This record gives sequence, structure tokens and C-alpha cells, in this order.
Amino acid sequence: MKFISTRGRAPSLSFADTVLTGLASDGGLYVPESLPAFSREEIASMAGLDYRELAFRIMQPFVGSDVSEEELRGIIDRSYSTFRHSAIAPLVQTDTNEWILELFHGPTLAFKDFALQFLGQLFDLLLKKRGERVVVMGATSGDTGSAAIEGCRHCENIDIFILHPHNRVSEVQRRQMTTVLSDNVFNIALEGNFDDCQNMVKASFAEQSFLPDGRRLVAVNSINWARIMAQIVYYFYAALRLGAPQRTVNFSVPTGNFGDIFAGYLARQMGLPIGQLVIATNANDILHRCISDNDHSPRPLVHSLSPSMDIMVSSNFERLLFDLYGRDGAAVAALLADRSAPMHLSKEALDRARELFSSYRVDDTRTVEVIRAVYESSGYLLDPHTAIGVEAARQVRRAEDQPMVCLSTAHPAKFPQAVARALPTQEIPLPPHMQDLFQREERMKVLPNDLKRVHEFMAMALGG
Ligand SMILES: Cc1ncc(COP(=O)(O)O)c(C=O)c1O
Ligand SMILES: N[C@@H](CCOP(=O)(O)O)C(=O)O
Repeated sequence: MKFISTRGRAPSLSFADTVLTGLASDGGLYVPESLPAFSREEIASMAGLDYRELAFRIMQPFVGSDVSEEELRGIIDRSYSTFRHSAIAPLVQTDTNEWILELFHGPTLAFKDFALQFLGQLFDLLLKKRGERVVVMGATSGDTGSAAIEGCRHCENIDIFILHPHNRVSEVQRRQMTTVLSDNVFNIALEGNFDDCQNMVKASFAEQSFLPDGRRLVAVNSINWARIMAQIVYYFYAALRLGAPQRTVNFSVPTGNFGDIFAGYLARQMGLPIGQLVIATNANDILHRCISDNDHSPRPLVHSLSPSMDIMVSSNFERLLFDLYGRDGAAVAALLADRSAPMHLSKEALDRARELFSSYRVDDTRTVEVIRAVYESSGYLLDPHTAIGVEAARQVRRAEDQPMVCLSTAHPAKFPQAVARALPTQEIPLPPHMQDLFQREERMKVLPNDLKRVHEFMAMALGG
């Protein structure tokens, strides 16, 4: 399978080369030239498969011959053996036809582990085969960082640098990153917000001459295609458990960088009978405004109780635009020429986007009310991001008789302060492997929002 850029001017790449890169050379994101599709019968035959076997069936067509079937099975086995729940992604019912898909049973307690445990294993295999050592650079609003570090820290051929917004992630999130003291792990606390971190990472991919010894950058954010690919699997897994393909299933997805919900969109394009796909946003609602009012204009970032979704520039929206504009790279490049300017979709693109997605915005006050209300009605404790997904689902749901699956993207223990606003006396213990998190030594470098300073730090850390 070949992968092409959403801006249409970069060379197409193989799966392995796509994984071991970041942005395309024209500034675009890589997508498959064509999507594999499964017939209704093929999907029916997947019912009852365990998570690992299903992951193999869904991902193998993308991977092709770059990774042998045996190698892919090995990667999948190792990736999901670190999860603490035997179902990997269990479903819990909270109301009539309302389900929570718990995606937080991986090592860092967020859905990011699904793709980043996998990506770390994949990097390890591909880099060893090539005898190459690379520099991984990523931006995080709190969850990608620790999951990427956890996925990559044992890779001999990787140095990893993660930028997080200084003082804008929860203490648990920060400590999950900064207490990993391995020699190949570097945490940068940037004096800026997540968008600043992400801009810096993208600018670094465009100009890599600051790296010593001819080293190159590789992405761990969801600009890396393998991240999205691994997330497609749990849409199939949940839908099959709830009766697909005989039954249509709906999903509500707490959304920031648009990676997770884009994986759901792909699952539908690949044949899974998904009805509604709900984009659930916090006060940083550019995607909701885009779908509801055709208003994709950036506004100052708001710091919310769901910090991982404090994102204004959603990288993966570009991948959707590519499809909405008939896979015309020039049209996408023109639309995104100035990301700080308001963007308005054409009538056709907007109509199509509205057919594909519903959207809803949930502010902090409502987030707190929902955490409290769901706990009181069902005894189920939501994290603030998941609460946004649950509320959005309840507000925009069309088919009461079909299952609505709300993706639970993080464990509430990552956000005790936010949960305490709703339930002040509620204890939320960390899992056993994190019991001493607050006693561990931390290491990070605080840097100004200045590309040159970040590059100097990275070059020095790499011995340049
Ligand atoms: C807990 C949590 N929920 C939701 C999101 C939003 O996911 P996405 O960026 O894929 O839209 C993130 C960050 O990505 C997150 O960390
Ligand atoms: N919410 C994310 C932001 C980065 O998103 P990614 O999916 O592109 O890595 C985070 O927790 O860091």
C-alpha cells in the first residue's frame, strides 16, 4: 500500500517510510492512497475475535509486506500484554443503550496507549532492521507525552523529546512524563500552550539541520499514520460486541486533535455500520463551530478542566478536509495556507461534513455537573474528557434504540482536581504501578516559547 500527502506535492511513501517520518515534505499529512474495505460478511466473521486477533485483521492490509505477518502478530501481542484488563477495551453500560468504552487500561491510563504501545514496538522493529537511530519529537497536552515515553523508552535506537505546556497539564500527567529518568528521554516544559508546542514540533520537521550527526526526526503525534491506524481497531471491537454488522452503532468522541474521531470515520469508510459520530468539544470549540456554523476561526485558547483537549489547531482535520475536497491536495493546501485565518468550507464540503458528523460543546460547569449526575445515577466515575463525550451524546443523539458508545479516553485518577469539583469526598486511587508517583524524582527543562532555544537544547542533549 502507498501513502500520499494531503497537500498533493510530496512523494508517495511505503508503510514503513510513512511510519518513520513526520509531516510530508509539502507540509501535508500522509493518508493511504486507497482504504481497505470489509464486506458485511467479512465483518460478521470477525465477531468474537479477541482484541489482538481483531487488531491483526484490521491493520494487516495497511501494513502490507513491510512487516511480515509473524512480526505484526508479535508487535500486537507485546503491545497489548501491558494492559491491565483482559478485554483490553471493555464496555460498561451506564444507561439504556448508552455504553462507555474504557480505553484507559494501558500503562499510562489514557487511550493513547493503544497506539503508542504499538508504535513503540513498530519503531523498534523497523529501526533495528535498518540499523538507524532517530530522534522522536512530540507535543503533548498531557496524555500523548507519557504514552509516547512509555512506548519508546526501551527502544535502543530512539532519543525522545516531548514538549508540554508548562503548568498546563495535571500534576499526575506531568509526573508520568518527568519521572521517567532514562538517558534517552527528555521532557521540555514550554512556556506556552499546546498549540505552541505543536507548532514548534511541526516547524522542526520542516527544518531539521539543527540535529547533530545527520540524525532525523520521527513523529509520535497523530500526524503519524500508524497512530490513527491502531485506533481504528477499537471501533470495530466495540461495534462487534454490540451486534454489528447486523446493528448500527453510534460513537461519541471527546475531541481535540481530531485523531481519535478520524479513526472512527475511517472505520465507517471501511464498512463498519456506524450511524452518528459525535465530535464532543470543550470550550475550545473550533470544530463544533465549524460543523454547526461554518466558523473555523481560531480564538485564544481557554484553559479548561479537560486540559488534554485544550487545542485550537486540530492536526487531523486536514485529513478529513482532503476527503471532503475530493482528495484534491491543491485545494487543501490553499485552504490551510494561513492557519491563523478564519476558514470557511464550501457548501458541498460543509453539507458532507454534517452528514458525517454531529457536534456539541460542553463547558466546565456542565462537565462538573455531568460527572456528578452520572456518578449519582449509575455509580460510574467519569474523567472530565469522557464526561464531555457523554453529555454531547445525550444532547445530539438521534436514534434512542441504537447503542451509543462514549469513548472513555482517560482514567479519572489522572484529573483528581477536576473530579473533586464534582465529588469533593471521592477517593480515586492510582493503580498499583503508580502508587509512588508523587515520591519519584522529576527531571524536565523549562524553556521559553522560542524555537531556537528548543533546538539548542535538543542539539546539546544529543551531544552536538
Ligand atoms: C484524555 C483525552 N481525551 C480526548 C483527547 C482528544 O483526542 P484527539 O486529540 O484524538 O481528538 C485527548 C488528546 O488527544 C486526550 O488526551
Ligand atoms: N491530547 C493530546 C494532544 C496531542 O494529540 P495527538 O493525538 O496528536 O498526539 C495529548 O494528550 O497530548
